[in-house]
Amino acid sequence: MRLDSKDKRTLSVGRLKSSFRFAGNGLKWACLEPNLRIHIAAGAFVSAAGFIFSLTRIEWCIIILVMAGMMALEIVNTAIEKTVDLVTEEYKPLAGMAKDLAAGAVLLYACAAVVIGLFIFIPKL
Ligand SMILES: Nc1ncnc2c1ncn2[C@@H]1O[C@H](COP(=O)(O)OP(=O)(O)OP(=O)(O)O)[C@@H](O)[C@H]1O
Repeated sequence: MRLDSKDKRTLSVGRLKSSFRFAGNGLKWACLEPNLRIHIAAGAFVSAAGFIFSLTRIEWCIIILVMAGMMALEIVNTAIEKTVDLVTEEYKPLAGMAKDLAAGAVLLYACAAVVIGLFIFIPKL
């Protein structure tokens, strides 16, 4: 269901419910993406390690923020890839740059996530 322009101007419970449903659909689409499945598997592994090493409350907060941020960024990367593919299937330098920039953002965050993970887990070994 698409929201018409009148719906978009009014704040209603129905509109809020639709927004949540659309976002839920987005998460379902995301779960079909192989790259996101890798992040989910990594998140499950880190969570298991978190229980084994009895992380503190603040450490859990950091780990959850980092994992959720990583997955959210991967979803945005996928959305950018889909949008670029929708706009053009031809080889265009700008299309390639847009995808590479999005992938670069994921790589940057992933490196930071690994460093944060090491800072939290290495002292517990
Ligand atoms: N239309 C295009 N024009 C120019 N270069 C492109 C185009 N589409 C893709 N590329 C180049 O190929 C790379 C891979 O693009 P592709 O769409 O295959 O992403 P992907 O490998 O599926 O990414 P991911 O593994 O994150 O899902 C891009 O990062 C970009 O450098």
